[in-house]
Amino acid sequence: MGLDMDLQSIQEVRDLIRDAKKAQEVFGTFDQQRVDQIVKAISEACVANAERLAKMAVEETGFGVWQDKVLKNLLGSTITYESIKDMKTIGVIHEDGAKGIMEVGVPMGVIAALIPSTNPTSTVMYKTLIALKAGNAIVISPHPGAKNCILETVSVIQEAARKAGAPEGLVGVIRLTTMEATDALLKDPNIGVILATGGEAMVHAAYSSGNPAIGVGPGNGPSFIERTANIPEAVRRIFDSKTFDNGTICASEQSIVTEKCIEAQVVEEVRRQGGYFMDTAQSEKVARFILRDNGTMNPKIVGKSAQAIADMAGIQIPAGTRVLLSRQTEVSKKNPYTREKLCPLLAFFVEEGWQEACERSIQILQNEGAGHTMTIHSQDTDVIREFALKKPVSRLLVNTPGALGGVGGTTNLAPALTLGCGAVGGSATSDNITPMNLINIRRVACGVTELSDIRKKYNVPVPEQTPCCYGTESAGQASGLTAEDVEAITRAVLAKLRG
Ligand SMILES: CC(=O)SCCNC(=O)CCNC(=O)[C@H](O)C(C)(C)COP(=O)(O)OP(=O)(O)OC[C@H]1O[C@@H](n2cnc3c(N)ncnc32)[C@H](O)[C@@H]1OP(=O)(O)O
Repeated sequence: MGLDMDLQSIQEVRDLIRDAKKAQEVFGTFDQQRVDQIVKAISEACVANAERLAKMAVEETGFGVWQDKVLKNLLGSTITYESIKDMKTIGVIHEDGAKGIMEVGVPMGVIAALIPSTNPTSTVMYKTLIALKAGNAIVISPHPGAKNCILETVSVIQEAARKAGAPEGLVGVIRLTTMEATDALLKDPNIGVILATGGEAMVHAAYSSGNPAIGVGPGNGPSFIERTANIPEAVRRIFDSKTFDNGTICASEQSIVTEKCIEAQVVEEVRRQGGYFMDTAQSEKVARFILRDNGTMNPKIVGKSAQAIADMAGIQIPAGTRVLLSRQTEVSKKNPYTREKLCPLLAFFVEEGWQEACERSIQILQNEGAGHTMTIHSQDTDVIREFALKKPVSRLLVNTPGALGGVGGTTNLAPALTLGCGAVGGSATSDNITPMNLINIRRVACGVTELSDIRKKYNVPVPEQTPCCYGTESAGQASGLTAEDVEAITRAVLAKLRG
């Protein structure tokens, strides 16, 4: 039975990829306007279903808060759409006559998209919009724990795409979710690129598949409250972030790091805004629920409220507690408080000054989450600059909530639910992923100088007896073309190529 199911699911994946490839070949002939109409129609359908799908996601996964998932769905649909709608992605996307360069957008083909259980519906919307905007087809692999809400989101998208004139098969989804099916998807030679968001093992599998992959590693961003910070605002933003969808966004803060000279004010403000400092015994009880035996994050705490986590661990906390905090002094893989915790749970570190806080932040990021995101609350531009120069992160967010800042909600970063972690985080890019990461660019480059000119410019001697069909090396120089002539010819060639 198991074997049958595996074989069936592998066959399903092969069929999906075959259909997606065929559909993409047709879609690849559409011009920018037709592609944009389809992308717009999908975004509108997602907006119309944002609340229903948000509720489905919470009900199925048990992660997060439906109202916040509505906002996430809007981020994955209309907010993403607004930021990509004017991008040129199809055909000639850029030309510079003076330099003799023209750029043509080339779709990558079929995108394989792994969807996490933490942001399931919103990530499907976002990945489909950016894949199609770049002229690609997409085949989606749902996390098994969020399969139904993902399938429902895909059917909303497929219906809108079909009505807007997209070829059948352009958006596919695996219905028989097995590891074998996902493995077959990742390794299929017809896949252009993999967009992997999810658990570490899945992202690792994507990178090991032999296909190009853009993956997101774990977050573990500290938040530094520096002595010049507006402390009430800093705490409010950290709590807004950590309680948003109960902390399921990987750019959310995982520790507070502050300075000794403002410790008392920070502690008072944390308490005033609904933070609860657990004592050592309570911290130990909660710690048992943070990681599983295999050392990875325990899904039982993911997206749960502070009260639910306290109940699970059997500790008493004041009514109305929003965030649980645990004072820590050591960073290590074995200390669960210094790892990623996708729930309203924070480690709390106090350091002598900003230099020590800087070192502590680096240590936390090297423990887990290198290349991802961290936040700083400060008015001191020198300290902010110093942090920007030294931290192993792809996003340093200033005076803003980490979760919403990282995904481009409260900052001007590109709206995205896949956040590149750079080389240090094992990612192919440090970008917030947009359609521009999902096209190749064919560069048409016209000759604007000659070998003889380059030799002359850099004073390189001409080898003896250089073979040249025009007789001598200097023939090119003797052509008598001015820079203006070269530009005019280049423009004419580019115009002809564009048709
Ligand atoms: C911008 C952003 O915020 S992106 C956020 C993305 N980050 C994350 O998702 C955080 C990382 N995720 C995790 O650590 C985990 O997924 C958790 C803790 C959230 C949930 O844990 P779990 O529900 O146990 O899911 P986990 O990812 O470990 O996978 C469970 C099983 O499903 C399998 N699975 C996961 N994805 C797929 C898939 N696409 N296809 C088939 N199987 C899959 C896993 O291999 C695993 O199998 P196993 O039990 O045989 O080992």
